[in-house]
Amino acid sequence: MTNHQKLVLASHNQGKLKELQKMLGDHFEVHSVAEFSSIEPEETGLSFVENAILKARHAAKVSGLPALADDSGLAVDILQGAPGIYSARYAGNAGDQANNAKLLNELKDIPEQQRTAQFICALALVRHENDPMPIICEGIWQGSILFEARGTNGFGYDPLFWVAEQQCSSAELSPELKNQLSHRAKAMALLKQRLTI
Ligand SMILES: O=c1nc[nH]c2c1ncn2[C@H]1C[C@H](O)[C@@H](COP(=O)(O)OP(=O)(O)OP(=O)(O)O)O1
Ligand SMILES: [Mg+2]
Repeated sequence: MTNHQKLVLASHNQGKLKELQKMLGDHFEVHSVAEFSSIEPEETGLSFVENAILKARHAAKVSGLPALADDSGLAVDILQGAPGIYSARYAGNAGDQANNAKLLNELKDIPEQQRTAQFICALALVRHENDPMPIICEGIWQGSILFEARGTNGFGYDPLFWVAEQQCSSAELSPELKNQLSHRAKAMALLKQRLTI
């Protein structure tokens, strides 16, 4: 048993859930929204923040608990920020492999120096479904897009994301190191400051 406050994570992405759970486990009794509902709200927002808020509200509604959502994605400079908020749906709903293949194809003629990109994460915490003042924290992680996949850790676009400081892809980082460097880690550090935990 724990006396920790309950918090529901408003995500159906196992990779994200693992990372968020690791970052929050000491401070909250963490539940996944999947324990309460398998329905995923449509991500109709035009920004990461809007989508994070709508996912958080939905999770708070179905669980009756405070909810934290993460809306995140990859913004590639030469593609004017695409795939951006559409990162999960870049190749339709065909999954990470198809998304990565599409991205590599879009960038096939783009030289190394012009392949800069950012991972972006918006976290939204609502105390209840109709919370008029969600807590919002964002994080950005600079990198560039490789010419082929490297590494097997992580999820999503990790095998294509080159982390210059570490001279490896994000999928070659240990989970512990990714959790210190990533867009999600930066947003979470701000959230912890806000919550003074
Ligand atoms: O650290 C990351 N490492 C690799 N890829 C990542 C990362 N962070 C976000 N991404 C990619 C995955 C997905 O293509 C999109 C998130 O889309 P996003 O809608 O926020 O999440 P999702 O639909 O997978 O799960 P859910 O909405 O239930 O939280 O960006
Ligand atoms: Mg999503």
